[in-house]
This record gives sequence, structure tokens and C-alpha cells, in this order.
Amino acid sequence: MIRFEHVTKRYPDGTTAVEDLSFEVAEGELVTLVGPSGCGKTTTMKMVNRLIEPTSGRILLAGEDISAADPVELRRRIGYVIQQVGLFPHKTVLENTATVPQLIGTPKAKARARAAELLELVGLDPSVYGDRYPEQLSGGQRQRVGVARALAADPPVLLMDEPFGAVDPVVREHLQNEFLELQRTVRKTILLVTHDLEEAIRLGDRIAVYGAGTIEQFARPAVVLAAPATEYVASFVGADRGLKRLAVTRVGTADLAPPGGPAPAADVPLGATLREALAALLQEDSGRIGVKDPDSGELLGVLTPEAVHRALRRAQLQEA
Ligand SMILES: Nc1ncnc2c1ncn2[C@@H]1O[C@H](COP(=O)(O)OP(=O)(O)OP(=O)(O)O)[C@@H](O)[C@H]1O
Repeated sequence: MIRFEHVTKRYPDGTTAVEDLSFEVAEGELVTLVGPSGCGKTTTMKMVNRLIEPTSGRILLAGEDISAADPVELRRRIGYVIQQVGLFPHKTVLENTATVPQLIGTPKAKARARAAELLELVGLDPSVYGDRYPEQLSGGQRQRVGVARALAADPPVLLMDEPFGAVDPVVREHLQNEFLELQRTVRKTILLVTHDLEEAIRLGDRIAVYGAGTIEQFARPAVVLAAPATEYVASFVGADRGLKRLAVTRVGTADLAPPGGPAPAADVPLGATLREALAALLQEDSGRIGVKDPDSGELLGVLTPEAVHRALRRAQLQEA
């Protein structure tokens, strides 16, 4: 859906913000960009809605080179959520949320009805909050309005730059979990920038771990944690709780596919950790291993990397 092909951005002062980036975000996928300050995450994202133009390379959206698209028309297809939210201070919550649909000509009553629905969806009762002004909301509530407003135009693609950055850690986890629930229903194609590895792991279907201007690893969270591609990624994730989580979560918590079909070439006992299972899976070209009852040796089911990923995510959500 979003495809970067050898994209480099050099600013006029000679700073190379990103160099030779190539990656793809599938339709309905949420990819998180994570890395230290100044590594090029925001530059990457702003090139997608043409707030920044690449120096070389190209970016395709749904197969179309965006350099040929009209920027205004392009941005209509791409929702944009930023940390400071950027709500209009003199408009009410409902008016803020209805802004884009009204701009593109949706009749006022319809735009407002849709805005109310979206506020409901992000957990803000429109009858309570709809007529308030942004300054009458907490930081977390403002961020929800920002998300509702971005969804209001029903764009297939969302760009989110530290969308949950401005709130305290407890509210933040709460918002992240709600947002995941929401994403399960709306299934947007999302690029989300964060400098917080926990957030990247919790939210991302896949994570792009940035070094200085390049992606060091682009993979599912469980793979980044269990098999860091470079020394840099290893040190970046090293201290993280997620790795420990992988090491303490048992295979028994994963959804096993029923046994059947060709017998798996390798297996782990039901009590093995997800890390052990993942290590075994990474050795298996077939992408599947058996899970056996440690006592009887009976094959209980088949484990795939996707099931490990889901189990890990569930463990994170339960912890939250
Ligand atoms: N307009 C500009 N002119 C020159 N250099 C810039 C410009 N904008 C960004 N940079 C530089 O490009 C590099 C990447 O910046 P970018 O904002 O993409 O990083 P980031 O990973 O999003 O950082 P942060 O997490 O701090 O927001 C940095 O070294 C930054 O100083």
C-alpha cells in the first residue's frame, strides 16, 4: 500500500536525514518506526504526504508514484495525527472532528453525525464532550479527538507522529490499547512514529528499527526481540522488558493449529517459552513446528510465527 523505493533525503544544509530507504507497508498493516531522536523517523513519514520531498528515490501509494499526485488531493487520502494534536482552539470538539468531511463537501448535518459516531468510537461521549473546547479537555482526551478527527475523512492511510506522546505513561497505555481495539475494526494502513520501544512493540504488526538514517531491521516485534538483526538493534532492545516477556510467556498460551498435514520436522514441549519456540521456528524453513505433550509425546498442535506474535501481543495487553 505504501512503498518506499531507495528513498534518500538530504536537507539543503547537507544533513542526510535518511539514506536509501526501501520498505513496504501492506494494506491494513500498522508499521511502527522506532529509533532515537534525530534518526529520520519524522522525515520518513512527512515524505508520504509530501510535506517533505525526497532528494532521490520514489514513494508509491497504492501503486501510484506520489510525486505525480496533487499534494492537496493526496493529503485527503492520508490522515495525519501529530503529538500536539493541532486542534482548532476556537472550535468545539464536535466541530473539530467534523472539519475534514465538511471541507470536502459533506453536508453539515451528516458530517456532524459522523463526527459524533467517531467520538463515541474513541471513547468520548459526544453528548458530554461534543460542545466543549479543546482547552476544556485533558491531554489524553485531546489526543482521542485528534484520532477521531483523522478518522473522520475515512482515509485509507494514517500517519501518526508520536500520537500518544503528550500523556503520562498510564493514560498512554490505556490509549494504546483502545487504539488497537479501534484498529481491529477500521483496519487502516498506518505508519506510526515513536521513540518508545514498548509502544512500537505493543502497536506494530511490524517494526522498523532506525539507526542513523537507515532501517536496521524491519520485522515482526517478536522477531526483532528474539533475533535482533544487528548489534545496534540488540543494544536498542537489549534492556527492554519485551525480551523478558518473550522468555517468560509459554507456548501453551499461543493458538495452535490442529495437528494434521505433513508432520512438522521439529517440535517443542508445551511448557517451552515463546523464545525457545521462536528460536526453533527460525531454523525451520517450513515456518511451522510441532508442540508436544511433554509426558505422552503426543503431537498437540502446530505453531507458526504468527501465533507466537499474537500470543506475545496478548501477553503485553494483559500486562497493560
Ligand atoms: N529542515 C531541516 N533542515 C536540516 N536538517 C534537518 C531538517 N529537518 C530535520 N533535519 C535533520 O534530519 C535528521 C532527521 O530528523 P527527523 O526529524 O526526521 O528525526 P526523528 O527521528 O523524527 O527525530 P525526533 O524523534 O527527535 O523527532 C536530524 O539530524 C535533523 O536534525
